Amino acid sequence: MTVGVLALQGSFNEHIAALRRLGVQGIEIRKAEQLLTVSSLIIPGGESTTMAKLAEYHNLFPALREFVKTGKPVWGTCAGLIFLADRAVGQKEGGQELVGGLDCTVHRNFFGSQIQSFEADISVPILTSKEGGPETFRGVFIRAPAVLDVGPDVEVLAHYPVPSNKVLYSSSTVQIQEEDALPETNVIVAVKQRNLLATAFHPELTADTRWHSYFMKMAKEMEQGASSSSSGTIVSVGETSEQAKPDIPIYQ
Ligand SMILES: NC(=O)CC[C@H](N)C(=O)O
Repeated sequence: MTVGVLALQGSFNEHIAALRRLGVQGIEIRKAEQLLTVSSLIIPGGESTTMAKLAEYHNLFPALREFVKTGKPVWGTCAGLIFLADRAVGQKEGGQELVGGLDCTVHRNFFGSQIQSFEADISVPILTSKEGGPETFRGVFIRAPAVLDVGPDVEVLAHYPVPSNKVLYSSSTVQIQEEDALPETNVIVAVKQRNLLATAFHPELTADTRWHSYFMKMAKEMEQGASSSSSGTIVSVGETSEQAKPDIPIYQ
């Protein structure tokens, strides 16, 4: 089983490094025909407008939509979540093309601008039940989007509690207001719908590989379900010296 990582812009190297730590080979995808060589795909974080422009320039949208439609596993992180959403608000003037497939509305910069980026431990019961480990996951939110609403087939995997007087979103803006009172609103930050997984944060920037492992299991289950005679195998890169060296800055 080889995993494609859309490599137009953003944190594709970090995803490939995280996969490598699991012994899985990640392949950089820049052209439509390369999608034919992989059985699952990660769309990384970055800047979704730029990424969309590059995808458009390389005529990748039809192939990406086809990939999603044929039921192959796709995981979008941050800008990748925006790519996968059926509906997005808070876009730049003129909007941007989306791959779609995930029945949800996403707010592109829900948590505010770049300087309002933050890290927080988020509760991840479903991830923990599948992958073990701590009850929480260190969410790295970089000018992060959030999911505003989901359709009936979408499973919510994680929330982030925000004081409800702090974030007021309309269809196009987020206003951060002076905080003085609770209660909290649970904002959706991780979802799954059949073959699609999406997180508003960046697991590839942490040392915790549970989301990558979760995605690999999801891909394996789907592959086994799709074809009982599947010959797909995880390509292990083994204990190479390349694997041994620390390859990215890790935020823990
Ligand atoms: N870290 C990220 O991927 C940020 C995504 C950003 N909000 C965008 O619109 O593209």
